[in-house]
Amino acid sequence: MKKLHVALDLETIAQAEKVLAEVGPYVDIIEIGTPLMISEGAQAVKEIKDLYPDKEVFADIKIMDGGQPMSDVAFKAGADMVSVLGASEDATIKEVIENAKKYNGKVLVDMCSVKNIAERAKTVDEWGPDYICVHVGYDIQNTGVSPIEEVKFLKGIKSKTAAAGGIKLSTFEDACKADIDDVVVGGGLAKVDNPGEVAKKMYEIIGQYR
Ligand SMILES: O=C(CO)[C@H](O)[C@H](O)COP(=O)(O)O
Repeated sequence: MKKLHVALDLETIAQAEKVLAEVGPYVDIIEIGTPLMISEGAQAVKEIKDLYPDKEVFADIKIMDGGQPMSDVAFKAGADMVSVLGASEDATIKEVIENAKKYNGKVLVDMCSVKNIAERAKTVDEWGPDYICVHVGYDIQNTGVSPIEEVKFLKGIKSKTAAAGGIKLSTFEDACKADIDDVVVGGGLAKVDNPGEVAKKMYEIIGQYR
C-alpha cells in the first residue's frame, strides 16, 4: 500500500505537534525530521510516538557511521524506522539493517548525494532494507531535478521505494502515479498555511492509487 509520509523538518516538538494536530489523521508515516532530531533529539521521537502510537514514526537521523549505536538511540526512544545514508560505508548500512532486527524496526536507505543511484541501489537492495529512497536534497532542489523522475533508478529492486525532495500538492498526484511506495512530503505539508486541508487532499489523491 502506498503511504503518505509527512517530514517534520521543524525545530521544536511544539511546532511538530501543532502540524500533527492537523495532518495526523491523514498520514501513515510521521517523520521526525533531521533538524528536529538535532534540536530536540530522541525526546521528540518518544513524545510523538506516545501521542501517535498507531502511526509509523520515522527518525530521520541520516546515519553515516556508527550504525549500531546511532540506530540504538532512535529505536530505544520508540522509532519504528531509521534512515542510513546510501553514501555511507557498506558496513554501516549492513550494521543498521542487522541492528534494526533487534527492535523489529525498519530501515530506509537514503540515496541523497549518491552519484550512481541505480548501481548503489542494486547493491544495497541485496542487504534487505525496507525502503530505498531517492532524495533530491534541499540544496539542489532549485536545479530542477525531480525525485519523481529519479525513482526510475530503483526499477527492479526488491525493497520498497520512497521518494523525497520538494514534493508538494501540485506534484503529489504524479508521485502517486509513479512507482513510489512511500511518498515523502516535508515543506509541502509542514510549512503551508493550511496543512490540514492539504493533507486531506493528498489523502484523497493517494487513496485512488493505493
Ligand atoms: O530529509 C529531508 C531533507 O534532507 C527532507 O525531510 C525531505 O527532503 C522532505 O522535505 P521536502 O519535501 O521539504 O523536500
